[in-house]
Order: sequence, then C-alpha cells, then structure tokens
Amino acid sequence: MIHSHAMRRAFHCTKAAGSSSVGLKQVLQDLIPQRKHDILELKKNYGNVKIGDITIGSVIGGMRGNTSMFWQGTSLDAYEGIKFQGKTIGDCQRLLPKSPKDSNGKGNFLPESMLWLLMTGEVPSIEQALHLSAELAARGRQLPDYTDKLMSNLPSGMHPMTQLAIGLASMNKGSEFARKYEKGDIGKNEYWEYVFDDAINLIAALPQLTGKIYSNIVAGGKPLGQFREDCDWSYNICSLLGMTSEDSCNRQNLDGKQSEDFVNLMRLYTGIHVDHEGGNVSAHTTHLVGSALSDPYLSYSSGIMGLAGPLHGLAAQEVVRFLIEMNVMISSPQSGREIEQYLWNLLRCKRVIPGYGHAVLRKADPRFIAMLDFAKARPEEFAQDKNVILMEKLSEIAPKVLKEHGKTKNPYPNVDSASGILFYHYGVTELLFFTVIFGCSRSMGPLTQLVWDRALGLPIERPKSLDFKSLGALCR
Ligand SMILES: CC(=O)SCCNC(=O)CCNC(=O)[C@H](O)C(C)(C)COP(=O)(O)OP(=O)(O)OC[C@H]1O[C@@H](n2cnc3c(N)ncnc32)[C@H](O)[C@@H]1OP(=O)(O)O
Ligand SMILES: O=C([O-])CC(=O)C(=O)O
Repeated sequence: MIHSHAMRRAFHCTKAAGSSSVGLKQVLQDLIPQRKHDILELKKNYGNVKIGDITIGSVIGGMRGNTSMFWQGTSLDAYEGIKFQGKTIGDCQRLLPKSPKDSNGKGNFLPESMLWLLMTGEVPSIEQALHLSAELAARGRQLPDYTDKLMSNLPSGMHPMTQLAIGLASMNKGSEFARKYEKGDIGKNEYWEYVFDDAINLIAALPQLTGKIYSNIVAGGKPLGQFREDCDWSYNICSLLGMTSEDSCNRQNLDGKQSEDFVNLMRLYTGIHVDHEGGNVSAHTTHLVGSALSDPYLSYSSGIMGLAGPLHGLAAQEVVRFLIEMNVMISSPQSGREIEQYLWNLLRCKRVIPGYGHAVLRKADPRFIAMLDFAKARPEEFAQDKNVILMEKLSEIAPKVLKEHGKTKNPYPNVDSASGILFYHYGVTELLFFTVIFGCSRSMGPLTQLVWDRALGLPIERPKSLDFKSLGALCR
C-alpha cells in the first residue's frame, strides 16, 4: 500500500521544475495547485497511516520523540544535522548563489538564496536570488513611522529581544492579511498571497529594525549607518549596526578586509540559522500562533519571544558571558585541567553548560562546525583571540565532562557555542544583542512554513491534553 502509484506521485511530483520566473511569488503561484492537490490526496488516501506511539514519557517530557508536525523546508537528523530542502550546509555552500560583489568569490551564499530554496525547494539562479534581494531592499527601505516612533520611545535598558518582539508586533498595524481578513475581502484560497506579502515585508524590515535596536542600546537611537537599496540584506544589517568600513560610522574602525569578513560572517550566520525543522520553540510557536490566523507579524513576534529563552536562542548570549567569565578565572584558555574544574563547579551548582546539549542532535552541530571553520579559515584574525581559543578548546573538554556527568543526552556543542563570540571578536560586544541577529535569520524558515500552511489550508492547531488523573487511569 505504501508503494502505491498515488503515494509515489504525492511525494515526487511537487518540485518547482526549475521555474524560470524571477519573481518568488509567481513561482509559488505555479507550485501551489499541485502541492495542494498532493496534500489533499495524502489526507484522503493515507490519513489513517500511523506514524508513531505517544507515550506518557513524551506527554510529560516536552513531547520528545513525538513526531507530529508537518514541516516542509528543513529536516533534522540526529547524526547528520540540519538539511535545507534535503541539502546539507556544505551543499548549500556549493550550490546557492553568492553576492556578485564578493571580491574573491570565497564568500558565503546570500541568505536570500536560502529563502528562495526554503520557499520553493529549488536552488535559485543568480538572477532569481538577486531579484529577491532587490525586492527585500526596496521593501525594507524604511520602517513604518509608527514602528520607528515606538522604537525610539522604548525605555532604555529594555532587553533587545523584547524590543524586537515589540517592534514586530507593532507592524501588525500594516498587515495586508489582517486588513483583508477584517474586511471579509478574501477567501481561504487567497490567504497565502497576503501572508506571503506580509512575510516578505517583515523579513525586508529586519535590517532597519535590528539597526534601530542596536542604536538604541549603543548610540541613544542615532543611526549608525545608511541603508542601501543596491546592497544585499546582510550588508544592510551590517552597515546599520555601524559595522562596515563604508556606508556606516564604522564603530570599530574595521579595515576593508575585516569589514568584508564581517559581512560574510553575517551572511553565514543568517544563512544557516534560518530553520531547524518545525519542533524547535521559535518555529513551533510561529506556526502555532499563525494557525489561529494571527498575521505573520504577530506570529513571528511570538516566535521571537520563544527564541528569547536561555535554553533556546538566548544561549548565544549566555555562551559569550560564560567564555569571558571563565577566561578571567583560568590562567590560560589552553589549560584543559582548569577548564575541566570550572565545568565541574558549574555542574555541581546545578547549572547548565551553555552551548552544549540538544533535544534532537546527537553529535556536534554542523552549524557549530561551519562557524568554527569560519574562524579557522582566518588564522591571522582569530589566532590571538583568547575567547575564540577557549571556545575551541572547550569543544574538546566539555563533551568529556558531560559524558562523565552522565545526564546530558547530547554532550556535544550546539550552534550557540560558537556564534556570539565571533561577533564579539569584531566588536559587537553587547551580549544581550546577539539573539536579535539570530531572530533576523530565524524569520526565514518559520515564515516560509506559514506561507505554505495557508497555501495548503492547514487547520488551527489544537492537540488534546490530559490531566494527572487521566494519566493515572491510563497506567492502571
Ligand atoms: C538554538 C538552540 O536552541 S540550541 C540549544 C541552546 N541551549 C543551550 O545551549 C542550553 C544548554 N543546553 C540545555 O539546556 C539542553 O541541552 C537543551 C535545552 C538544549 C536540550 O534539553 P533536553 O532535550 O531536555 O536535554 P537532555 O534530555 O539531554 O537533558 C537531560 C538532563 O541533562 C541536563 N543537561 C542537558 N544539557 C545540559 C548542559 N548543557 N549542561 C548541563 N546539563 C545539561 C538537563 O538539564 C537534564 O537534566 P535533568 O534531568 O536534571 O532535568
Ligand atoms: O532544534 C532545536 O530545538 C533548537 C535549535 O538548535 C534551533 O532551533 O536552531
């Protein structure tokens, strides 16, 4: 039954077939009818096929191992790590278009190329990637004035992630989807078009919003750089952070090479943090909130609030704090013995080692390795940085300690282990800010899914819950 013709069709005929249109929305428009048909067929013919058993352990254990979400863009294997539409990070590095302005061709792919891949399942041509990049730049020129004013008036000292969630939620005032829905102007089949427009507008606004948040914390809200419509999304994030040698105040006096490297670090970081299949807190939250037909701004603002938890995205800030504090306490970042002692003290105090462990992965996170490789490829830049040396040394020591400690299912480094410290190296030293950059990247995966959720007509999410008495009754 599983190998029937209809089943094979449902899984194999949904590719974009290399659409030549340069407009992402047009390509989706062409793809949707077939996929919608396929999902309806799947539901009709195979709706009762069993995927797994739900145990009491999973109900009271954070739903671990409970495979119960539909997610199209990425999938996570415990040993191989993340795949973006079936492609590893290495595949993406080889296949996805880069910026033509990249001076030596060794830069990272554009996150815009990744967004295209996630949305369509196809590697974009350079024309398609640049068209999307230009579209984002045109839509992201400025923040809506109400959001800009609101952001200028937030209390000083407010956590940057709270600022991001507020800024995004405020943009719901301009939501095309919410406006059309309220007027009763659209039918179910058209939802995705307005969700798509909102999603693209939201992603486009992130460089300005991120720049505004950073300037709020370091420069009293004064602009740190200029937005350029002829530049890509990551470049604009960097210049609005004041972190490019041209087009910004160049806060850290980066030379041309460092500035180019920083932009490539941003492209790498924001290119690989986009998604981690559906079950992680930020993605799942966005999908859940969106299932109530909350618009993309509200949905992703909720996702950001989840990303702001220290067991999830906020670990990026915790790792940097941890490395800096440890370096003050030990005689050298190479001292394995002192690092080991430091970790045991931490574990005895019942604290977690930030940047280690994972709910699904059971090996070192390939995203961590990609970030580490970025540093290794630039020895003249990083060889003397004792925080980076410690980050690398820790990745040898901490797994041994965690294995001996015996509780952690995955004793290896996760993505947050390496990322913040590389930004810190170039001079973004405001720890609380790192997760905002994560939030820029993470927009792409969950918002892609939100567009597909509406295109496929998926319903409101509403699992059933059980109380203690009912669980007890099941045991008897
Ligand atoms: C982008 C991301 O979200 S990546 C994750 C970022 N978060 C971190 O780096 C924070 C540190 N890590 C952790 O807290 C966890 O490993 C998580 C949240 C990532 C995964 O949680 P779980 O799936 O519950 O992990 P696991 O099943 O291995 O937990 C078993 C036990 O090991 C402990 N443990 C897990 N990781 C660690 C760690 N890094 N240090 C110390 N103890 C740990 C858990 O707290 C738990 O203890 P308990 O039984 O006393 O409650
Ligand atoms: O998958 C997870 O649970 C956490 C994670 O690494 C991510 O969201 O990037």
